[in-house]
Amino acid sequence: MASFEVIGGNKLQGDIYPQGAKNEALQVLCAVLLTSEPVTITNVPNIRDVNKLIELIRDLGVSVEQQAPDTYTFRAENINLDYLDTEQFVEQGRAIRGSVMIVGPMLARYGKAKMPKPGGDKIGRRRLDTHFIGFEKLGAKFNYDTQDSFYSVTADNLRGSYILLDEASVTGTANLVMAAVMAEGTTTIYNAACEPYVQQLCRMLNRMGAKISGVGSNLLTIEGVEKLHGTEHAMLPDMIEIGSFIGLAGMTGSEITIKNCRIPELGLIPDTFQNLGIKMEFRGDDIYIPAQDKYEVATYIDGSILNVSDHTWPGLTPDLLSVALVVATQAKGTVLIHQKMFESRLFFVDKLIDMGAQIILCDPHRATIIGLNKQIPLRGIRMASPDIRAGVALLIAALSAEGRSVIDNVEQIDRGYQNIDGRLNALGAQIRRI
Ligand SMILES: CC(=O)N[C@H]1[C@@H](OP(=O)(O)OP(=O)(O)OC[C@H]2O[C@@H](n3ccc(=O)[nH]c3=O)[C@H](O)[C@@H]2O)O[C@H](CO)[C@@H](O)[C@@H]1O
Ligand SMILES: C=C(OP(=O)(O)O)C(=O)O
Repeated sequence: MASFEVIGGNKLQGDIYPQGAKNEALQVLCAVLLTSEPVTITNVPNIRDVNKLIELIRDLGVSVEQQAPDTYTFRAENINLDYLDTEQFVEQGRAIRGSVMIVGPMLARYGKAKMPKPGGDKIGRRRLDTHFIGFEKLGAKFNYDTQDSFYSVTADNLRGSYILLDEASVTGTANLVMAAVMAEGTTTIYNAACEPYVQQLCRMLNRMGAKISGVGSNLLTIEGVEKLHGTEHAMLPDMIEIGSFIGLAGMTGSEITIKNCRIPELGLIPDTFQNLGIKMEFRGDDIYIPAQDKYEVATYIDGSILNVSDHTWPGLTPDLLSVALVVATQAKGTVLIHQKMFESRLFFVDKLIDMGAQIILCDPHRATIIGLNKQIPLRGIRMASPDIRAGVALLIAALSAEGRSVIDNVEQIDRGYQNIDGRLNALGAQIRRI
């Protein structure tokens, strides 16, 4: 397991380019299974989870040609269905969350799919009922093997249906859209997730010949077509990475310009950090964050305490609450962080408390942060990264802290942030991989 040694207290300066979005990549890579024609995807991030999914689909029979560091052409012409029965597939499926999204396309194109319980962050219960209830609505037969936690579905032919999701699951919506695009007749998915990742997937599928309307809303209508074609797709920048860089700039008092952000696609992310007191300017499509010695949390009109909480899109993504929390530790003011979706994502606050932050963990979902107003810096300590977003939040904490920190288990951070040490060191950070 690798670690980061971080010498904190440096102010960073310069331009940084966000990578392509991890969670979009996981969706669109699965969608290449829907056609035998070539699909070229650009702005693909070079991160662990994405590379693992590319490896999985390649082993499944997809031809993969890397045209440039961030550009790949995929062709799913000769899929080896027997691969689904191999130990290697089970291992690969268990390693990442995104692997679950091969089920929809495999079911649509080959009438069968299997999947071990997928991996991803251990941040609380992560059920998959929404996916499989939806596949059943489309006419699939579903089996769950409790012995080895294996999900399987088969279908002679899928038929369009009305599907009211029991929750607006991001990967669930993507999976069902991909299953429905070639089903017979019309599918309506209500209470659909509409994160930019899902919107991008739908746009790509429409370019491939699918007929999906309602993109960007929670009501998707999909008219089944017989066949999909190849396409080219450019991925959006990673909005979670952009939010993480905004938080990093505020917390370390750095002057940073985040380039090519696709600002209209960021939803409430900039507002959230502005509410925490971080100033920013939109310069064209760049976000400029000036060096700020201090920042002060906003209060509501009636003077009550700021509450930063997650919600399905267009609400604030849960994936940025750990960063918002760490930023609040050095703000002037008090903030309530309310992580509604996941019950094990706030436990990393014990490390911040060890660093000197003032936090009351009210229950697994809520933490009250009493900002230190940068009067007392956090102190460097040794800690481990429990999940991808807590990992980057701890890295931000360590970069702002006085002295040396060591962050263990940085493979968690590497799952979603491309060469993060190299890119931040180029701005003046001191991070060493040990
Ligand atoms: C690979 C990928 O894309 N992962 C993202 C995806 O995971 P994933 O698609 O696995 O997450 P889901 O959207 O299915 O659900 C996330 C959690 O929120 C709960 N829930 C969800 C919807 C809802 O209306 N009410 C509710 O309580 C679920 O029970 C679950 O615990 O979406 C999550 C929620 O944005 C993000 O944290 C993950 O980074
Ligand atoms: C929870 C996340 O990822 P995954 O769903 O892949 O575990 C995340 O990206 O914050």
